[in-house]
Amino acid sequence: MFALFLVSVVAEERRPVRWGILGTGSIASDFGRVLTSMRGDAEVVAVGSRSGDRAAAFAAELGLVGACAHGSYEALVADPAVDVVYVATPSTRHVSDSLLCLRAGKAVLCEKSMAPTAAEAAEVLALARERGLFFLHGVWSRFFPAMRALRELLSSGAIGDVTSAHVSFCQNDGAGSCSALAETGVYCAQFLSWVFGGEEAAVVGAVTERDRGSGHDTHVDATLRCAGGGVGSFECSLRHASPREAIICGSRGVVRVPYPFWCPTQLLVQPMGGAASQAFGAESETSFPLPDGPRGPFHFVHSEGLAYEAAAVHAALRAGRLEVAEFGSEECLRVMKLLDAVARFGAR
Ligand SMILES: NC(=O)C1=CN([C@@H]2O[C@H](COP(=O)(O)OP(=O)(O)OC[C@H]3O[C@@H](n4cnc5c(N)ncnc54)[C@H](OP(=O)(O)O)[C@@H]3O)[C@@H](O)[C@H]2O)C=CC1
Ligand SMILES: O=C1OC[C@@H](O)[C@H](O)[C@H]1O
Repeated sequence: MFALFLVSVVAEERRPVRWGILGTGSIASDFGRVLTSMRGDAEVVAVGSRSGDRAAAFAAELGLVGACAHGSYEALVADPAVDVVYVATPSTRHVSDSLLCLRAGKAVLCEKSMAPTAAEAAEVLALARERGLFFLHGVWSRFFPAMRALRELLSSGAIGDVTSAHVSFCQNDGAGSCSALAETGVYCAQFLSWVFGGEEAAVVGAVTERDRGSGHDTHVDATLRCAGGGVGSFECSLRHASPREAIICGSRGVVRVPYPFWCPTQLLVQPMGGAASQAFGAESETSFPLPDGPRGPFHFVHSEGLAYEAAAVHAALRAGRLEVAEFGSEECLRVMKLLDAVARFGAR
């Protein structure tokens, strides 16, 4: 019902989509700066913080003229001017904050990871569907032109049959919660899902290290059996650093997605002779520049690319769609279930 109303006002009036930002931390600032660069398409009309002063300071810092600064999340979601809420709190709060928005009738873009378990993710997705509201788990990787080009490259057979893919994302920048799977593992799992066509994968091996006090996973290595018999593997860690790149092997070539693979601007393709050959061709590079509108300072690498995700949300809202093709709710749930399965396997 609300979705239909929203599509009529956003599409028919051809007005900017009106955003509310919930939480005033680092990624909220990056996303807010990106939205302010999308004049005509987006407007940040409200900010919600647990403190009125912080909401006001955030709005001032980003130059959000006329935006309403709310001193509670409840007040933000009750603001009738807001079409869609960007949930930018720590991951441990995403379920309750998303439910708060949806119960108030707001469309939601929720930062990753949307939930600690697949069951909780399913609860959020079910409420969105029941209320006819747009919901997107903010896996922004999916909207980068390099990711689309990667899909096309793999389906064109340019590297032959895809046989394996490996992704590594070990870092600890203090963002979010204290689970490696939730913070960076989710990027690895969604990447492998993208490479292998969004199909279900099975966990065939996983090693998990946990923090003795909290019990949170701090390092995970996982091996997956993916669609078509392909092997996917990933490591994610809050304990050490890794090159944070991805490599995809086919029967006739290799694609490397260098750092930062989760928001990529580069694909490197190298032909190779196959398992029985030591012949390698020259590596070719294709670059995909970031959008040049958004201006920092940004806290995170390639945050300019959040504009791709925002544009996808705008397009969906204008068309009255409740989800996006790039990361629909079914695949989102498959990825969340895979992370659960990795956690279970690692606990054996
Ligand atoms: N897509 C991407 O590129 C990135 C995504 N992320 C994700 O975004 C989310 C937020 O990360 P980040 O911006 O780095 O986090 P920050 O700690 O910088 O900000 C989180 C904000 O949430 C609010 N908040 C509510 N409850 C708490 C609490 N108990 N402790 C701390 N803050 C709280 C605060 O706003 P207030 O006080 O105003 O209520 C705070 O400023 C995480 O889930 C993370 O995984 C992070 C970085 C990059
Ligand atoms: O969640 C994240 O996504 C983007 C990264 O740059 C950032 O370090 C990480 O916390």
